[in-house]
Amino acid sequence: MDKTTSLKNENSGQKTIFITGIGTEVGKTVCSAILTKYFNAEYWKPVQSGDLDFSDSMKIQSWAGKNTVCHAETYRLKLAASPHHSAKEEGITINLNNFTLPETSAHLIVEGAGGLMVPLNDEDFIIDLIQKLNIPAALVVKNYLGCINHTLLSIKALEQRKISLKYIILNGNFPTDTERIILKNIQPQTTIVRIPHLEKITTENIETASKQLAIL
Ligand SMILES: Nc1ncnc2c1ncn2[C@@H]1O[C@H](COP(=O)(O)OP(=O)(O)OP(=O)(O)O)[C@@H](O)[C@H]1O
Ligand SMILES: C[C@H](N)[C@H](N)CCCCCC(=O)O
Ligand SMILES: [Mg+2]
Repeated sequence: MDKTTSLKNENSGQKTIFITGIGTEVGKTVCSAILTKYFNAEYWKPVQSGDLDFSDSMKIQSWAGKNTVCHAETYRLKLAASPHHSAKEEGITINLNNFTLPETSAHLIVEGAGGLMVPLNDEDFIIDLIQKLNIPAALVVKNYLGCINHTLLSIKALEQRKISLKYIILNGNFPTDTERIILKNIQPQTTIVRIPHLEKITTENIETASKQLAIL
């Protein structure tokens, strides 16, 4: 049986989900926009490194709707690089204790930077931030040669930390055998979410994709 299920069939309580990925540029922001729209959620990017004039929060407001509540980033760093490096360039050290989940009764989509082992400083990684926030994760996977290895390592890392993998998000199209081997390695409680490749990232296409999620 296809393990894909409608997200709305899940419990209807408040959801807070950390969107991570198997690396940088895999579509975390595109998928976050679709999920933000789908859940009518608020959005938070704890660390923005680079692109401050078109940040991920700004993309979410442009794609999911300008009324989408985006909570202020804890760190806004100029250099488009790994956060530990971007912070060092500005003479600061990212401190895990400075991150607190925004208070809200709405659903909340939290987007990381890059993948799980992206360093925030010399000791802490994105995976430590997820553990500190104590929220379930969604893993965005994009197809490229090497994605199987990156995906299975990410799943193992989450399992090792006992972080719940709530969603595996297959972003775009996958060869059958790539998809099969990835899905063979997830736990039954992980819901599969398929996001189509969009011709163009526009508000309309994001909205259409969010509507299609309900009929998965
Ligand atoms: N489903 C999709 N359809 C079409 N283009 C996509 C899709 N997902 C991602 N892209 C494109 O891939 C690129 C990277 O996407 P995105 O910015 O969402 O990645 P990211 O994982 O959030 O990156 P970062 O680590 O910088 O936050 C963008 O140019 C985006 O438009
Ligand atoms: C700058 C970029 N867009 C991301 N926000 C940060 C990606 C860090 C990747 C670090 C790494 O895995 O080597
Ligand atoms: Mg992003």
